[in-house]
Amino acid sequence: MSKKENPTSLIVIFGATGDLAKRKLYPSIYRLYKNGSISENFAVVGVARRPLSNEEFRTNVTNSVTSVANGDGNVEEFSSHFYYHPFDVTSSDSYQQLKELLSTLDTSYTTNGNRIFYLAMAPEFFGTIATSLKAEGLTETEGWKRLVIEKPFGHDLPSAKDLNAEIRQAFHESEIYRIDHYLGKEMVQNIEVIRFANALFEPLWNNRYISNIQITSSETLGVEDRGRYYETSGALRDMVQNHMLQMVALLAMEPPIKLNPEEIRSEKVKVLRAMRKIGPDDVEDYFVRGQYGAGSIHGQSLQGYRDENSVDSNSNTETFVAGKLLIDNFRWAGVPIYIRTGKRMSEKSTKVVVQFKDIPMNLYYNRGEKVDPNLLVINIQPEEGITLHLNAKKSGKDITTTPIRLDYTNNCIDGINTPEAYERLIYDAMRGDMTNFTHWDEVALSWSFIDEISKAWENTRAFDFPNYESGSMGPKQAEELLEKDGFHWWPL
Ligand SMILES: NC(=O)C1=CN([C@@H]2O[C@H](COP(=O)(O)OP(=O)(O)OC[C@H]3O[C@@H](n4cnc5c(N)ncnc54)[C@H](OP(=O)(O)O)[C@@H]3O)[C@@H](O)[C@H]2O)C=CC1
Ligand SMILES: O=C1O[C@H](COP(=O)(O)O)[C@@H](O)[C@H](O)[C@H]1O
Repeated sequence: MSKKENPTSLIVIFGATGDLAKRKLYPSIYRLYKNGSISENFAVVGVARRPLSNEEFRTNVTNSVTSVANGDGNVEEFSSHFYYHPFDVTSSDSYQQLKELLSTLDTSYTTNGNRIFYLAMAPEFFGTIATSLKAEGLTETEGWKRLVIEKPFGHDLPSAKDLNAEIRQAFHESEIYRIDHYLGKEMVQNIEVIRFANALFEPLWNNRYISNIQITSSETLGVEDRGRYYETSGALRDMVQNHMLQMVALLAMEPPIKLNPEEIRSEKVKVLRAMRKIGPDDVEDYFVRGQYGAGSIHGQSLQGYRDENSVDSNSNTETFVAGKLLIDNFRWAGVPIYIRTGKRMSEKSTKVVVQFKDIPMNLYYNRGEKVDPNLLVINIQPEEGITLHLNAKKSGKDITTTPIRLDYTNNCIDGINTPEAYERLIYDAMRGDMTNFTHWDEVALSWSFIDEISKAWENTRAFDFPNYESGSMGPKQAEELLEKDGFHWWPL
């Protein structure tokens, strides 16, 4: 695709001086610019309160993209597309000035009136901004308009419904791009291809051949400087409601009749509807919560969660969740999907392990040898690729078995860095491809599943917190969750 055919638009970033904008958005837009994925006809308008001139803002943008630019000379040229408009989004006065700026830039960059409003700010502002954009006429444009909205989308189902109703006053569902950055990850997008483009896996992808699926997303980072937000969220809302359930939906959905956003979503929604609700009395049997205490990772001593900034010294907030999900449909009846995510664990890693059932009759077991089950491991990060665990003959005269691994690693083979999740998602938003954004129906179903668990946890104190050491793989109850079903977590 040449630059001319590539999308052209104004991008208005609310929260332009914030962490997300600096660390993710500017470098991603730069990479799109550098590799020619967006047209030269684009401009970015940054909005935040602190007073900055256009020049100061451009210097900040230049600084944030310097490391990805790798010495390229076109950074200044890139930054010259950036404009800054300081105002407090809660005061309606400045929206008119922003409107004038946008129409001037529309003309000078011939962006055809196309506008992306990217809300990279705390969620309490999402509704206000959307409402003001409409009330002040910024959504009236000759081109298309799209609202890109960061997480979290609500705190529970009622608050998500209120937020949705508010933004839907200003934007149609087909204009709302709810970001789940896991959907922008290379190997998360690869789940569909692995499943639906391989005759080897497609026929086996069901309860006749799969015994269980394990999804782990572990982090070595702690809560860092996000204690205030995290205290109201915890790992269940922060990671499970969105990223983990999205991965479950992609792994478990039926093949869509076409690869378009509507058909894919409709299949994901069916999975979320078929997920067995965990009532308050069952939470303990199906879910485990944890909170990190002091410990060490890679030789560095670390404090416990309760000693972190802005965290209550007696906090009941979970920094780890493990759970067993059941999908009540023909394909998955009887196959547990185990999920596990947490902060301050021993490794940064996101992986899916699909464990196949044992072969019907084990010839080698009869000879006293144990044969490992076949595993398909989807390595989402930090390495990207797949590993297939098989059994083969050990070389030599005797017929004995040995486990072997077939490895495909994306980075090595392609010799490239796969695009950052945000780079893909911004590109998709510019092209109007909603496939990798979450539809309201998915958000609502995820919250209704999560709400039961969070209510149960809010109503009962976890007297054993902190219950895992920093640098471990979580509390022992997470091991027991699988052991009682005769399984164990496969090592990462
Ligand atoms: N940071 C990250 O890695 C991730 C963030 N997110 C989400 O992205 C969003 C932004 O997060 P993050 O960048 O970390 O937040 P920050 O606190 O770093 O940034 C907030 C931004 O909002 C601006 N701001 C605050 N109040 C106002 C106001 N009243 N009017 C105008 N501007 C205002 C701030 O600028 P100023 O002070 O100058 O007004 C700043 O630019 C959140 O929804 C978060 O959940 C999601 C995933 C990862
Ligand atoms: O959304 C979030 O994700 C990050 C983990 O993202 P990853 O891409 O590094 O796996 C997590 O640290 C953060 O708490 C959460 O809000």
